[in-house]
Amino acid sequence: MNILKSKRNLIISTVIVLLVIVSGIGIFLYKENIVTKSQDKQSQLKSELVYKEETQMLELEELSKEVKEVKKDETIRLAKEELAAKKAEALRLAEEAKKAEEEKAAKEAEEERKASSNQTASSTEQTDNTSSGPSNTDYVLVTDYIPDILVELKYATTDNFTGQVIYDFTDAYLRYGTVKKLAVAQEKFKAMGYKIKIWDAYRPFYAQEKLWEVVPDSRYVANPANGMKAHNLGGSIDITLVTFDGTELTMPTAFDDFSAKADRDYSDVSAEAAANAQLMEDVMESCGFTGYFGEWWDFSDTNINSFPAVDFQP
Ligand SMILES: C[C@@H](N)C(=O)N[C@H](C)C(=O)O
Repeated sequence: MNILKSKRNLIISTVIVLLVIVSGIGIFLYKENIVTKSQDKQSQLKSELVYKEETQMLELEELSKEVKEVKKDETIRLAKEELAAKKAEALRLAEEAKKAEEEKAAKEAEEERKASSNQTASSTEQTDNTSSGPSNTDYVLVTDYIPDILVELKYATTDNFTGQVIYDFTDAYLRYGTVKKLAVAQEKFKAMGYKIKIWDAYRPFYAQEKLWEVVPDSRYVANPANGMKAHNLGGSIDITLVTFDGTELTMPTAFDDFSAKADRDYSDVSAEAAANAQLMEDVMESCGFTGYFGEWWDFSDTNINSFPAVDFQP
């Protein structure tokens, strides 16, 4: 009986020990699981944090790029504004200088005319007068003296900034003295493979008034209130250059493009246009013409202010 009892007790104690061991192992495994799970959670949080940081860094980089772009645009805009202001100022100064020069020359011409009217001999402006030839201040047909010059008078058509026919003749007339200078220029251009094309030459005063009615802006059209000037005196021309097959050279703008790009500061146009306009300016100036600052196509005889105002009818 005692043996049976102690056997049972042994079994019970063994079972209890086993139970304790099993539950110990269970508790250990349970704890391990919790630790692993929390470690996983921690590393997930960490990588989320790293990802967020990286995203924020990228966003920051993008933002600083955008800020740089905006700053660049602003600098360009300010530089452009400054350039435009400088151009406007240069144009205004050039106009003032031109006006002063015109007034001075007109005064001198008037005095010269008065003096010469008292003389029986011909004036210095008419040194070329012969019994058959014209004097320097006589109006002549340009093609009589420069037969290979091209003439396409824009104001004889509607293809001009007014959209109207401004005068009803299609031939170019200028003073004889001016034509002689133009003939020299034509020869120089021909040696380079080019010819002159005339868009406008002598312009009657009524035509000046019509142009002014459409664009009353003295930067682009001479104000008729100042009397007969430039084209009305038969000493100014609007021209471009063409190759021998008649193709127009690339120039800063189209004719009568009344914008800053048309002026003689060629820094804002293509290199080709700038080079062509500069070449035309250099040759014309070497032949006794002055280029009007506001328009690359406009040239005047340097003697223009000694030309008497005549209401010439072509
Ligand atoms: C209108 C244009 N072609 C022109 O000739 N402008 C000058 C300033 C002028 O009118 O004399």
